[in-house]
Amino acid sequence: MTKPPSARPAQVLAGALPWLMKYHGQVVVVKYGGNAMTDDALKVAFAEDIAFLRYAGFKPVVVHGGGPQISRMLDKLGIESEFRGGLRVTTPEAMDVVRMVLVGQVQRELVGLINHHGHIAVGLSGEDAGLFTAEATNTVVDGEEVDLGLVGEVARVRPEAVLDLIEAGRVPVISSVAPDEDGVVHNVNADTAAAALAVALGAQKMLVLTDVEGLYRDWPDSDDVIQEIGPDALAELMPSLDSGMVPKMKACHVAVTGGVPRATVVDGRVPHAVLLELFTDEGVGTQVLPGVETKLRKAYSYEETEGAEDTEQTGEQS
Ligand SMILES: Nc1ncnc2c1ncn2[C@@H]1O[C@H](COP(=O)(O)OP(=O)(O)O)[C@@H](O)[C@H]1O
Ligand SMILES: CC(=O)N[C@@H](CCC(=O)OP(=O)(O)O)C(=O)O
Repeated sequence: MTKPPSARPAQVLAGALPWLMKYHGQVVVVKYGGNAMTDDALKVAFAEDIAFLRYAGFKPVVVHGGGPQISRMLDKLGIESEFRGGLRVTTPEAMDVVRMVLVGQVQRELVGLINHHGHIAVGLSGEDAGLFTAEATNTVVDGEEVDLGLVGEVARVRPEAVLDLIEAGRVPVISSVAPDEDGVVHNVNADTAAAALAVALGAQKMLVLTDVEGLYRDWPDSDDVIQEIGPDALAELMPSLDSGMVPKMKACHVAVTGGVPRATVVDGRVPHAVLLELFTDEGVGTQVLPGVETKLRKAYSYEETEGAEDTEQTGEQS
């Protein structure tokens, strides 16, 4: 006698129905941070997730980072670089490398990986069809203004090229370099670019993949992760934040106050983090959304959860 087929795959698919209904036809902006790209298997799983979303009827748009990859190339070339307030001080020499690594390496690799699933991905940068116009920006660290060189904020988004691709059923994969009004190319933080684009596209959700579980309350001194936070509470917390979390949480704030219903920072070290976040309510990451009290949880212990059985879903929508 052979065993009857397991109902489990069908149960998993059926459990995804509320989220399929919620996001079908909606734009979801996924920011893939360079720190979550360290492992080849993770990148392959990320590409599968994005293709899955597209075939499930979502309209995924990828904005990618590549901070560690840029740093490695600058090191190799003997060009010094430092971060201030979470942003790279960018000389003209460093800018050439930023552009080469983001557009020429990281974007190309992601496009290739997604296109294993049906030639759906198209790479763009802020320079294409006027997508982003940058405006030079500085930052304030310990009360002092720091000159960041060729670093830009997004002053204007022309989303038409991205909308054309989405309408044609393609998945735009976007690098965050952008010219200013005079055509001088600037280095825009990828979180910043993702938020500007999510607002301009009227996205239903912005997902930010990084290499931590989310926003820790007292980084790095406690294992309290903020599970949910409203934009006002986040704005209060902002001055206490450190390094890469500064642009990331600022981006979530910009997205949510700009009309994106939810912005979520998730742990990109978890395989299939995108599907896990969008199709379950496992409570991964930090969700920024209006009208909620700040909610904390303890960080996960990956040693304990490794190999653990699937957990039940409770049906609350993400
Ligand atoms: N409060 C905080 N909670 C979590 N991470 C923090 C916090 N403050 C600073 N960090 C740092 O921010 C990093 C994530 O930002 P970043 O390095 O720019 O990642 P990415 O490449 O994914 O954009 C974390 O790895 C951590 O070192
Ligand atoms: C101005 C600035 O800091 N730009 C970033 C752009 C890449 C990026 O944002 O990459 P992650 O998402 O991996 O951090 C940089 O030069 O590293």
